Amino acid sequence: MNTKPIIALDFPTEERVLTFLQQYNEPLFVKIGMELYMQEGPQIVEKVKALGHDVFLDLKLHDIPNTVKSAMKGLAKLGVDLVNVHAAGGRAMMEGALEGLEAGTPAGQRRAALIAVTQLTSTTEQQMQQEQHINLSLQDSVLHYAKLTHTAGLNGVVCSVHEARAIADVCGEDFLRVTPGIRMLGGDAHDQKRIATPDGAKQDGSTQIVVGRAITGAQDPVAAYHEVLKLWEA
Ligand SMILES: O=C(O)c1cc(=O)[nH]c(=O)n1[C@@H]1O[C@H](COP(=O)(O)O)[C@@H](O)[C@H]1O
Repeated sequence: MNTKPIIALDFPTEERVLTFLQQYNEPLFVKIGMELYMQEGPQIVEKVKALGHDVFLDLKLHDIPNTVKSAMKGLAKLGVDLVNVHAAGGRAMMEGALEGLEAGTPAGQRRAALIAVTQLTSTTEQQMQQEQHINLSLQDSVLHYAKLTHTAGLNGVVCSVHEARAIADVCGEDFLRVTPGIRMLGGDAHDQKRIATPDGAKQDGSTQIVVGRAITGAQDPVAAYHEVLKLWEA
């Protein structure tokens, strides 16, 4: 699995994406999420892949097992590198997602890695306890979802940097810990609550970082990417 920082292409149109990507003359690992996919559809994935970039298709599927299985079977044909579901959908749903992905991956093509979102990085412990009625610490809830994801046979989880080390200890070093909520020192947190810097993420056991606005909203996105890369690879 590519370990380059994953740039979140949270743009509303193909035009904005292509203008953004034109600034780079190197292969990137990018994330296509709901905002872009809902407006431009599957062809945006194919266009970005054709430019030579690795793609994390972040649609966070969460539905009954059969529906998620069928949706994953369709998504598998897009040839992306990483996809996700919500662990809260349960073990049977995650197993269905994996089955669909395996069934839909064309012969001779590598299956996308499949990961599950534990607790969103925009969630605080207080919110989780009050709104989801989960009577655990946030760390324990994330760890519980990580163990469930591991048991279902998936390749890893989306979590915050703060839970990455504990997950590796329980689920193994090979189990992916993909961590959004990355900010440069002193940067605006926006709607994120559980944040860390790229070098902090490295030290605390993330296997991949997802960076959106700290790069896409920078005056010089190419320089911002290289600054993130330098800290992450140091
Ligand atoms: O699955 C994700 O990628 C994801 C999970 C999560 O818990 N938190 C989270 O922020 N994300 C995504 O990561 C990106 C973070 O963007 P920035 O906050 O701009 O860096 C967004 O595209 C989110 O949709």
